[in-house]
Amino acid sequence: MKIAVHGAAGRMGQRVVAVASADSRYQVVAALESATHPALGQDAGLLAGVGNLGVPLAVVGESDADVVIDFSVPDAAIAVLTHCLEFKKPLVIATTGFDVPQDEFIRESARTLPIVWAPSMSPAVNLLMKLTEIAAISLRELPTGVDVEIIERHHRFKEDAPSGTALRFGNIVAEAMGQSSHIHGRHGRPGERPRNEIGYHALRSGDNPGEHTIVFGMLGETIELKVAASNRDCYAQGALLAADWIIDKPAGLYSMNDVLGL
Ligand SMILES: NC(=O)C1=CN([C@@H]2O[C@H](COP(=O)(O)OP(=O)(O)OC[C@H]3O[C@@H](n4cnc5c(N)ncnc54)[C@H](OP(=O)(O)O)[C@@H]3O)[C@@H](O)[C@H]2O)C=CC1
Ligand SMILES: O=C(O)C1=N[C@H](C(=O)O)C[C@H](O)C1
Repeated sequence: MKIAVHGAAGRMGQRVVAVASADSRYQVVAALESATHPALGQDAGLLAGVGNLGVPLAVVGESDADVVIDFSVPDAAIAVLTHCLEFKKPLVIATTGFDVPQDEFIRESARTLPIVWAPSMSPAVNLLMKLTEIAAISLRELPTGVDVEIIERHHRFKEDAPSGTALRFGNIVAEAMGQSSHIHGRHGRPGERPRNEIGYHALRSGDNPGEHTIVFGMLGETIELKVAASNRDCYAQGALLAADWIIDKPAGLYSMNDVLGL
């Protein structure tokens, strides 16, 4: 399968190039970056540390890619989505941090384009999302109440907070428990914690590739569901699975649950 990697010189883009180049099922035929990127023209394989692939870093344009994988920034992801709409290229969107209009544009675009969109491509994270849903449903009627807090830890370079994955975990809990209040951090004297509240806490430290803990706090006991990446390849592998899955699907908005059969 021929893939184009958008954001190819980034932390994730380099891992997608590297992991794909080591798997005979995939061929990186395009490595896409902004027009101002200083490495434009350089070989994507050399940038990713896997040797010359004969694929120069380039701006978004027509290619013979079967599918595009995007790990970039929100504005750029929307730009490449527009390109995919024009050239009818299935798209895997991994970028996070979209605003509401961008979110709506992605959903609208999926009416005419097959899109896999997930804040985490990690199989383990998406399985934990299912386990979190089960826990939330099971605990929602607990008479003494359950306080859900989401703690995420990422590397110092991450630009958005909380993570898209943490927000998705929160939405899963909110929907399962009929809760609607989302609070990001606490300071001052917020007083006693309301029962109908989900808290988010974003740690930024070192080179952590991604860690999420969902805390179910009760009176007398606590459940913590945790998933932690030790490197970025879980996301790259998941994105390639998504690319392989989406290639023959009709227009629509798909998640990693569809890709993984969860
Ligand atoms: N869904 C998932 O499983 C995962 C999602 N992510 C998300 O992926 C995104 C990227 O993460 P990460 O790789 O760490 O970030 P990086 O900043 O390392 O990579 C982003 C890349 O996008 C490039 N870029 C910026 N503007 C444009 C543009 N206009 N056109 C094309 N490329 C552009 C950047 O170039 P430049 O350096 O010049 O700005 C950079 O190379 C983030 O939103 C992150 O949250 C990350 C890991 C897993
Ligand atoms: O920026 C990152 O690194 C990651 N971002 C994604 C998110 O915001 O959920 C996925 C993963 O946690 C790594």
